[in-house]
Amino acid sequence: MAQVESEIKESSTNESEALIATLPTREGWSTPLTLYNKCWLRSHMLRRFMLVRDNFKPRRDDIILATHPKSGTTWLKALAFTISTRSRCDFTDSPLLTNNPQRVVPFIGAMGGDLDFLETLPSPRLLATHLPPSLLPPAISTVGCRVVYLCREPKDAFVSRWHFDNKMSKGAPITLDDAFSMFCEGFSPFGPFWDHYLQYWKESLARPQEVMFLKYEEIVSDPLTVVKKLASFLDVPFTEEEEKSGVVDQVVSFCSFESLRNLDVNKTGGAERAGGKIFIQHSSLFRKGKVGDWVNHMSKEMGEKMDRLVEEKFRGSGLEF
Ligand SMILES: Nc1ncnc2c1ncn2[C@@H]1O[C@H](COP(=O)(O)OS(=O)(=O)O)[C@@H](OP(=O)(O)O)[C@H]1O
Repeated sequence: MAQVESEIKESSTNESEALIATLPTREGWSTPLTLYNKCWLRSHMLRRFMLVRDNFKPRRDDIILATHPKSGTTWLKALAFTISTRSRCDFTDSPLLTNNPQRVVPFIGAMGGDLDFLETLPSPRLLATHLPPSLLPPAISTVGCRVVYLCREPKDAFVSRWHFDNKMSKGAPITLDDAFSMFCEGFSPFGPFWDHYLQYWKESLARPQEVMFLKYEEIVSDPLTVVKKLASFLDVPFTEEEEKSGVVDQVVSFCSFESLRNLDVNKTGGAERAGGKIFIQHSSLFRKGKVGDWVNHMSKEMGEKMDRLVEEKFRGSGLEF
């Protein structure tokens, strides 16, 4: 890992190094965050993200799964991968049976998705990112890549974030109150969350053929409809024959929380750094998978405060939760 970091540093320009030195950095979550272009990013990932913006070469037929963290990235990766590879791999020999979805669909520039590696992948590539449009290369929209964006009701996304960061934290536990203040202030990984949601929302209104906007809750409430819409958007619509023979239902059940969580790879495996040390347990990506779990952690007052904030930030945009 140290070697990778030093290579990244070497390829980063003096100009970006000088800029990084001036950026505000703040502690509070499991790792420090740095404010870059109005977005709080994990400080140790910043150089990678700058390299993505400057060096990632999108291809016209790339499909990019963009998510606000803790909104169901793992789920969307599993669904999009299963839908788009169904003509060549069966449910019984799917790579998802032995790999976590996060590994099967690489993040652009992070966690196994180094830019050189992405160049070697055949088209059409299925890629992922947590970055907002403002931090992605503008070529993604000018060449016309399709983007599927997934976000989640903010109170549930917050509770999921708090649990995850507490698991990752090597220091003292992060209290719910502290995490709540930071999240509502806009200080959270890839936050402020409202800017992230709104940037993709506006893109989806401006370019609906290229940007599909989804909410976690709509997949939970009507997975069959969303999976069919997603397949059409990915240009691999289900045939009538497939629909009649229950393939859509099979995709939904294969990618469900229970089915993925119960696979050995997701019960015991983890994302490894060079040297084999696990830094994210796959099981931590499958906590509860419920809509409305916030009530089990946040007070009524906290819920009302977050709702007012969301109402205020999204007012007039047409986006609602
Ligand atoms: N298959 C499936 N179906 C439904 N829900 C699922 C699924 N897989 C993961 N999850 C839930 O998604 C939450 C994790 O979000 P992400 O995958 O976006 O995490 S990450 O940001 O990429 O680390 C996390 O939510 P919480 O349980 O509320 O914490 C996971 O449980």
